[in-house]
Amino acid sequence: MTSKKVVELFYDVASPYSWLGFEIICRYKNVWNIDLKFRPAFLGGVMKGSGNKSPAMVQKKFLYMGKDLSRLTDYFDVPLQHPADPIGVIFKKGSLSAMRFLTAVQEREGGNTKAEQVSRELFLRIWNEDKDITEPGSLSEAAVKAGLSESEIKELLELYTSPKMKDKLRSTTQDALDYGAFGLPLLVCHVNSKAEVFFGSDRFELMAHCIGEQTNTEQHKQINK
Ligand SMILES: N[C@@H](CCC(=O)N[C@@H](CS)C(=O)NCC(=O)O)C(=O)O
Repeated sequence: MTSKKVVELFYDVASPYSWLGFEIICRYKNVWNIDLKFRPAFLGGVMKGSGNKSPAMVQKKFLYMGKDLSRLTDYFDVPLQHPADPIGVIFKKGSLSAMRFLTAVQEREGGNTKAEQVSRELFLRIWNEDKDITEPGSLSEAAVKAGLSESEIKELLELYTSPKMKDKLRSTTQDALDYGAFGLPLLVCHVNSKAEVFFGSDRFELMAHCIGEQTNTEQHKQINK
């Protein structure tokens, strides 16, 4: 049996393309021979550290993104809807607390299952329900929906603002930057001791080719249903 190839997904719930990348790789993880590692990172830190700026700050890109995302939503069957005030949601409210919370979920669990569920609930809140993801009450609601117990949530609410979680998120974001990130999502495939880095949710064909797998969007989009 061939050993599983490690694939890291760096993502931030404030990034709609991260949601697409997240859902697509979650579908493929069920059919590809990969060991998927979630790496919750902070997009603001990636932008700052790489000297880039969000495409939402360039008017033409922002307009194009709106159309592009609507088409992708339909194609990939991910229920993305634009919040009423995207700029306020992305830049004013931001995702720092949510990403620290996810860091804590992953740290506490030492695995992926709960991180996947809580990430999905946070993506849904921001990109489908137009709900807050900054307040402790909002994080707690997402965790309840993800199936976490009352005692787990209580522990997480104590943990996520700790210096340890702040440092962990900072170091994950630095890992993304060290791989050359200038935006998210970032997928890193480890093949023959080499890291192959892909930016965006639109590089799955190339990624599959690189790790010796195949893509089939129509078939695989049914997998998580
Ligand atoms: N073409 C990529 C675009 C991804 C993208 O625009 N991501 C945003 C965050 S939502 C970003 O970090 N952009 C940086 C840049 O475009 O320079 C895709 O389809 O996923």
